[in-house]
Amino acid sequence: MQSNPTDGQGQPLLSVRGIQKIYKVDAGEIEAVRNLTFDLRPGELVCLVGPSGSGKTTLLKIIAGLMAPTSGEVVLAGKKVTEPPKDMAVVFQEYGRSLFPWMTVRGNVELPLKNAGIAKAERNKLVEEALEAVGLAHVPTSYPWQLSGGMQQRVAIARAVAYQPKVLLMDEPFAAVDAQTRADLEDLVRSVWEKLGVTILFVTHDIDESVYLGERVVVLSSSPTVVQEDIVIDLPEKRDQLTTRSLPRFVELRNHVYEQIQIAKKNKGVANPAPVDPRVTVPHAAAAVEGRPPASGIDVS
Ligand SMILES: Nc1ncnc2c1ncn2[C@@H]1O[C@H](COP(=O)(O)OP(=O)(O)OP(=O)(O)O)[C@@H](O)[C@H]1O
Repeated sequence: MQSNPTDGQGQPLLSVRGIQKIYKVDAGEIEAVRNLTFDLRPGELVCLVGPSGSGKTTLLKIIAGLMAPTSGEVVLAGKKVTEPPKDMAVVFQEYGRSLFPWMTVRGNVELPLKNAGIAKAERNKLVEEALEAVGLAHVPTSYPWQLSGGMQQRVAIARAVAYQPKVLLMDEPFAAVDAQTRADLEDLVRSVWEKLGVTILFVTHDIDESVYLGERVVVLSSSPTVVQEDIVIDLPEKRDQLTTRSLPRFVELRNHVYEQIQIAKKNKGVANPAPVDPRVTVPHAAAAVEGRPPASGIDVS
């Protein structure tokens, strides 16, 4: 069971502090992200949702050290991020482009470990554990193009976790797979997170997915982006596609996130949206929602 370890001092593992990003374009400047501040404690699984164009990809690139912010900073384990940190791995939406088709499943998962100079025996152990964790221990010699989309995304997840990152960033990783596969992969992320205790920042368009997966959901405003709300997801830790999604509390939280996204869309273009309370707890209102059937995923875009 996930223990949500802390580093003993209650310090965040990942700090996003006052991030602003202004893109310079021919016509002038675009302020994509205005002021983003939030933390991830060690072992947390936090989902990030926001309207289309709210700067989620921009933010992830900055957190991953692939792009510099205009102002503000990202701090990982006490160290300012100025380049892609060794302790971070990213899983992108486009698994097809992130795997090497000429390498076997095992070869793909092993590559970053080889590049990091990890000895062969240790590499073998890490690759086997990662393939086991994602349910692919039976296909190590297959090539990515011989596998379904969902299996390919499992390979990408195995590659990321084999590397044993402190933080795993996931950028809409399941947007390109069918609904059934998506549900399976959501459960896979929860189970890998529980087993390995990795800290995860998961970006998604899907409100239900964010509530199902996260311990917190950070809702972004429209661009120029600020954190609109940082919501504590007080659902039972053991989650299950049928039971959890049928809980009145799940419906309540999902409706709350949905309302926040609607507010974000309405405020589009407002120069200074109202600042947010850190870590909001949504009050229970079970009577109002009891008996409602679970709804299918709502996409915020
Ligand atoms: N390289 C760039 N140059 C100029 N403007 C950019 C650039 N990249 C992004 N933008 C602008 O910054 C804003 C945020 O874009 P970004 O792609 O980060 O948002 P997003 O939330 O990931 O979008 P989506 O949900 O549609 O994937 C948008 O207005 C976009 O047009």
